[in-house]
Amino acid sequence: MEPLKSYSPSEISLHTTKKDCWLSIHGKVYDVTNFLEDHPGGDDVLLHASASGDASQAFDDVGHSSTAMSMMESYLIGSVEGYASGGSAASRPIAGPRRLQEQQPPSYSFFDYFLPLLVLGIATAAWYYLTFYSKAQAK
Ligand code: HEM
Repeated sequence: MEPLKSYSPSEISLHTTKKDCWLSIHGKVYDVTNFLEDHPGGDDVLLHASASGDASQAFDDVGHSSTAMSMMESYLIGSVEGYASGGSAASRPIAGPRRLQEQQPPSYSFFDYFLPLLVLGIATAAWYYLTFYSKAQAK
């Protein structure tokens, strides 16, 4: 069997119209242009999934039948360039920025702790003054 042609995500993103619609699902590229009209879920969902980049999540969320899975084979035209199979992270294009955020844990400064304690202290002092001290003065 011939190895699958590999397409870059930017190349795939050029095919998102009714006349030319590609889907990227779990590292594989499908040309569903001729299937748009026949898709039981409608053509709009396919066009939307195509425009949103990776359609893996949308495809899985529907819980497609095994019939649907075997139908996919006939629309297969290639694979996504740089897709690392086996890892779900590869199907998430936003993994990069998210990882970056995780590398920088929030750092708490002295004032993050001190300020709430200060406010609590002032509130307690005010309560004490109003409850006991001012009453004692009134006598
Ligand atoms: C090559 C890709 C696809 C094929 C061959 C395919 C095929 C099918 C088939 C055969 C059905 C009928 C139900 C079933 O047998 O599971 C179906 C339903 C459906 N599909 Fe797809 N589909 C594809 C991609 C997608 C994608 C990317 C979405 C994303 C939104 C989607 C959304 C739906 C929805 C919403 C239904 C209707 C489910 C229902 O009414 O219960 N499909 N699809």
